[in-house]
Amino acid sequence: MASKKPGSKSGPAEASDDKVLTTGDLSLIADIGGTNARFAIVTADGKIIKARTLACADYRDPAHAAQSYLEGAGLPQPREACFAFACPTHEDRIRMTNNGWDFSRARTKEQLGLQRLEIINDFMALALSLPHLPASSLRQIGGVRQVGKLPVGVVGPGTGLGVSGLIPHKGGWLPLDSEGGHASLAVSGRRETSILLHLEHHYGRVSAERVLSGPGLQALYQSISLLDGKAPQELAPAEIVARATADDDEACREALEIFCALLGSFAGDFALTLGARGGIYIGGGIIPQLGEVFTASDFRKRFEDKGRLSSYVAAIPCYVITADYPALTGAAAYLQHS
Ligand SMILES: Nc1ncnc2c1ncn2[C@@H]1O[C@H](COP(=O)(O)OP(=O)(O)OP(=O)(O)O)[C@@H](O)[C@H]1O
Repeated sequence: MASKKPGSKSGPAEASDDKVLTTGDLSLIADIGGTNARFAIVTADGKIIKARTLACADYRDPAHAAQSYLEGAGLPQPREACFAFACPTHEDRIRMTNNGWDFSRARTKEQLGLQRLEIINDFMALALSLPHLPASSLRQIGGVRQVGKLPVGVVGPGTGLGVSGLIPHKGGWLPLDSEGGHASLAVSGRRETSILLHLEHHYGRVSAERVLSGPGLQALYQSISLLDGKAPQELAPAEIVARATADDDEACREALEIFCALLGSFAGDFALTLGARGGIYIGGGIIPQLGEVFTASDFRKRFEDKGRLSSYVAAIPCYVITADYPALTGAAAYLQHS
C-alpha cells in the first residue's frame, strides 16, 4: 500500500475534464454513503477527473447510479472499478446500513461489464487517501505533529459514523476494515446520561452512530427538546447547525455542543484503542462544514479527558479533512496497489 506519511505530500493533480477518453484509459471509482454516491474516473496516468455526486435515493442500486454517471459524463464503459461503500463489504451480498440498497457484487460487475471490480469499505478508502492528502487540506486541532510512521485513525460522522485507520507495515500501510461506528456510545455526566436513557427507550442499545451522524444530531436535538418539555421541530442536520451557530435556539445549540463533545470522547477512545499516536483524522459530511465552531467546541477537551492516560492522548494531533473528495483518492490508490 501507499508509503508516504499521511498529510505530507500533494494528492493527485486534477486533469482537465475535457480530455477525450477511451475504454482502455479509464477506471471508475466511487465513494458511496447512505445519502451520497460520489463517482469519478482515474485516467491511465493516475489523474482523478470528472468527480460528480449523485443522490443514492434517485437510483435502484449502485450499477444504476454508475450507469447514469457514465452516461451523464459522456464516458465509455470502463474495464475496472473500485467502489467504496458505507457498510460491511466482505460478502457477495452487500446491504447498505443507511439506505435500502441490497445488491450482489458479482451481479454489479456483470451489469457494468467490468473485467475487475474491487469493493471496499468507504472509510478504508478514506484511510488510504491520507498519505496522498496535501497538508493544505488538513486543519490541525491540538496535539503535536508527529514524525516517523505511527498508526493513525480516521473517524467521520455523515449519514452514519465511519471508522478506519492505517497501521505501518513493511514500509507501507495496512488499512483497517472496521465497523467501529457501531460500538456502544460512551457518555459522561448527568445530562448526557439522561439523553442516553432517552435514546435507549427509543432504540434499545445505543451505538455511537445513533448520535454521531446527521440523523444522530437530529436525535440529539429531539431528545434535548423533549427532556426540556418542548416540542421539537422537524429540522435537517444543517438547519440544527445553522440555528446553533446563530445562537437563536437553545436546544440546537446544546445538541451541537454535545455532538462535538461526544465525538471528542469517541475519537479519544479510538486513539487509545488503536494506539494512534500519529493522529486522528476527521472526515465525513458534517465536521468539515463546521469550521471554527468545531475548533472552539469541547471536542478537544473531551478527546484528552482520559484519566491517567490524558497526557498520552494530549500529544496526539487531530486533523479535520477539508479536501473535496478524499475517499475517491483512496479508492484510486486501492485500485492501483491491491
Ligand atoms: N452543513 C451541514 N451541517 C450539518 N450536517 C450536514 C451538513 N451538510 C450535510 N449534512 C448531513 O451530513 C449527512 C451526509 O453526510 P455525507 O456527505 O458524509 O454522506 P454519506 O457519504 O452519504 O454518508 P455515510 O458515508 O456516513 O453513509 C446527512 O445526514 C446530512 O444531513
